[in-house]
Amino acid sequence: MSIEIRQLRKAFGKTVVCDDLNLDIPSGELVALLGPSGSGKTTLLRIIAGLEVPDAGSVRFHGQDTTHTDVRERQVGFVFQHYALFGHMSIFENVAFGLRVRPKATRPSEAAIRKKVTELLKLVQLDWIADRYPHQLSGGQRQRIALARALAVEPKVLLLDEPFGALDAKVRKELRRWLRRLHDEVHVTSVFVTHDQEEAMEVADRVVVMNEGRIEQEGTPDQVYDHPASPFVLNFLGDVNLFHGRLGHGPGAPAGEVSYVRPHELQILAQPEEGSLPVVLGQVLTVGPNTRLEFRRRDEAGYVDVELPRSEYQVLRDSLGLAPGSEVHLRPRRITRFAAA
Ligand SMILES: Nc1ncnc2c1ncn2[C@@H]1O[C@H](COP(=O)(O)OP(=O)(O)OP(=O)(O)O)[C@@H](O)[C@H]1O
Repeated sequence: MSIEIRQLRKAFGKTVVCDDLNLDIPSGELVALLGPSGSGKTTLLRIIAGLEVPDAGSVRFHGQDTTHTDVRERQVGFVFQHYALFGHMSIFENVAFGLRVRPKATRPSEAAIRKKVTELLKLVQLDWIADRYPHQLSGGQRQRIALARALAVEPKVLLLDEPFGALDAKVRKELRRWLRRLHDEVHVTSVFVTHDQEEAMEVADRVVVMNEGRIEQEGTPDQVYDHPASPFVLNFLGDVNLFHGRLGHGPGAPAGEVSYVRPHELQILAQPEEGSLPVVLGQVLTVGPNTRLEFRRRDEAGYVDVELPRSEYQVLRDSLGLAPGSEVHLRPRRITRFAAA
């Protein structure tokens, strides 16, 4: 089921939350809506779901206008950050719920329900806890059950709003890989809201970057990372150093341009080379596999961060005798330029 969004507008009072949005979500894709808090991701998701009515514009499912279709008829499945499973029902019954409440005419037989729920519990790799109750599960297990429950009614579209937001970092990482694998198996068109760029890049086929109710850019994770359409996208997808002026240019660089270089795209040199920048080493910080170095520009125009694998840093430290106060040069391997705002 594809989703087509056209000229969608929504405001709450004077706050425009969806500002003329146009977006195509191809059938079977997993798309991440990525943006800072308040950028309108959840509102867009709720409009797709039918939980919120837009002021103007349309949402079509496979070409059919659903803007005024009731939420129950849209056949969407939901998973939220705090998905309240029914505490008094077993895990099995929680997953079966959506099937049991169907009108008699479309309700599957008891045997069919058992088969379906067992299949789903296997799919989320939790068939061994079917008889437990929600309070006996970890947060990560609960979210997997929430997903099984959403999939039970065979939704045409699956909507996930920060589904792993409440979990700790390690479980989050596991679950997002798990979600990716699960999606590769079931292929239901899915829209996933997150403010975590790493999560979006790792899980999604396509990433839609939102800012202040507008879509800044959409594309594959590689497209948005390697070819950001705006300084906002560039900044939001990771740390970046900013240089006003002629970095990487010879004399006569275009005025009014800003150069952006990511910390891992700077090379440390003992001697100046064309396009390099003289700096003094300040702090050195090693976290896990990477080392982060903070340099002060010798022209006093600010600081520059460099990041490199810990082992590479150790080699450089020994060969260049790097220590706080060392005077070295930085050369960008890759520069992204935008006109100054
Ligand atoms: N029902 C509402 N009434 C009034 N304002 C609302 C309502 N829902 C959302 N907003 C406002 O709309 C803006 C966008 O909210 P939305 O929840 O869509 O953003 P978001 O990108 O999902 O942010 P977050 O990650 O914090 O959930 C915010 O400024 C919010 O305060």
